[in-house]
Amino acid sequence: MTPAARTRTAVELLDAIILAAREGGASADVLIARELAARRYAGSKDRRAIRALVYDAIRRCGEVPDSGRAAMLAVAAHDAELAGTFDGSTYGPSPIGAEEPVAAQGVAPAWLIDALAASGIDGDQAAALLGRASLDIRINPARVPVGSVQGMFPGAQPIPGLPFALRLPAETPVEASEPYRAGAVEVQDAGSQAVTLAAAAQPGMRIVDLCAGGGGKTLALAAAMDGRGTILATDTDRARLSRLAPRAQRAGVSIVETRLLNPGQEAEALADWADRADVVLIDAPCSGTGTWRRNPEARWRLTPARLARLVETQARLLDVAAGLVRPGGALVHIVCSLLDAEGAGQVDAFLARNPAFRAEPLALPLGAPHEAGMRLTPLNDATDGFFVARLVRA
Ligand SMILES: C[S@@+](CC[C@H](N)C(=O)[O-])C[C@H]1O[C@@H](n2cnc3c(N)ncnc32)[C@H](O)[C@@H]1O
Repeated sequence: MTPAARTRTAVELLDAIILAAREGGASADVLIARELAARRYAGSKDRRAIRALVYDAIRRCGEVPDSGRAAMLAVAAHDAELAGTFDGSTYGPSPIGAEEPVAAQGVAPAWLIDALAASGIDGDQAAALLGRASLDIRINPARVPVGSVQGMFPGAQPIPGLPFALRLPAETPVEASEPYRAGAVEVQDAGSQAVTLAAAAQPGMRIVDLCAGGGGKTLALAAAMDGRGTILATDTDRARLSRLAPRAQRAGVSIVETRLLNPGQEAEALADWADRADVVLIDAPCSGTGTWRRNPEARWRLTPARLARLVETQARLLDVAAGLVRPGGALVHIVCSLLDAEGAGQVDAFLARNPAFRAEPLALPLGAPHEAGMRLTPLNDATDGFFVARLVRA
């Protein structure tokens, strides 16, 4: 494809992504993969270049742009070579008009900038939310001697404080590697690994992973439990939860039981675990403001109403979880968001409703104290953004 044809394809993809963001359609990743698969004339170099153009444009525009072309023009405004591809050639975009609208640049929609600033995330901290994410893996000590893995991935670097984590060069094909197939490694952000340590999982414990999804944190808990104890992994999403069993099998984990929940009926479905868990981990559904490095278009999808619904669900899940924790046990609240409404504020409200719980100070290898818990940010920790708190029942 010519550079001009790549630009035009990127503009078309952006139109589809903008529409999906407005109407709650598929994610940018899914749309890009689907569209490029349909364009058989696009080779692997073309695909990489188009993908990079699309993500550059998404990152650059804080508010939802009016059109894919306006978004791409925002990139072209700083890139003469790209501007030159608007050349009116057969497969290229038409030339840039003198009065053409160009999408405004920014970190996020104005209401979200305000909400982040009110949570102490502004300036460089806010800009870093749109940086490049790293590729991290977690080593599974049940499958491989920990020290042997670094040599299996060229360029792998240890991450201080996280003995099971390695940071790999971007584009390392982890999922095609032999250690991955053998269950010796999982792809998992170092921040995600660090916040899971707040559970302080130990062999023999009984743990509920209430929002287990595909089991990223479940498997990290299981590794810390060294194959002894029980983890009940629950979720309301059948497709996500169904990915857990094969992953657990690959990792050689046999202490995990899964249970599909109905939204709104979680407490009833978990009545047999009332007052019995040593730890309940809530990796809550959230706005994902800490993961914009990976899903920058997520900030175009979030609305105040959707955020309010998420905050409501998180509060309900915290109350459900409280009923499962044994006296002396702990509840761990995690969100991959930097908005206090979902993190520190959510925990404060829970503690006010549940005087039997108190926040326990955390000392994690990454992050800094924030209100009743700790916070990790892309700028300070080079990880996704997280808030985590550990709440202990009297
Ligand atoms: C942040 S993701 C979990 C990621 C997962 N723990 C991991 O480490 O890979 C949040 C999960 O909460 C689930 N969820 C949403 N509402 C829920 C509910 N009412 N009860 C339990 N899980 C819920 C979602 O389906 C999603 O899988």
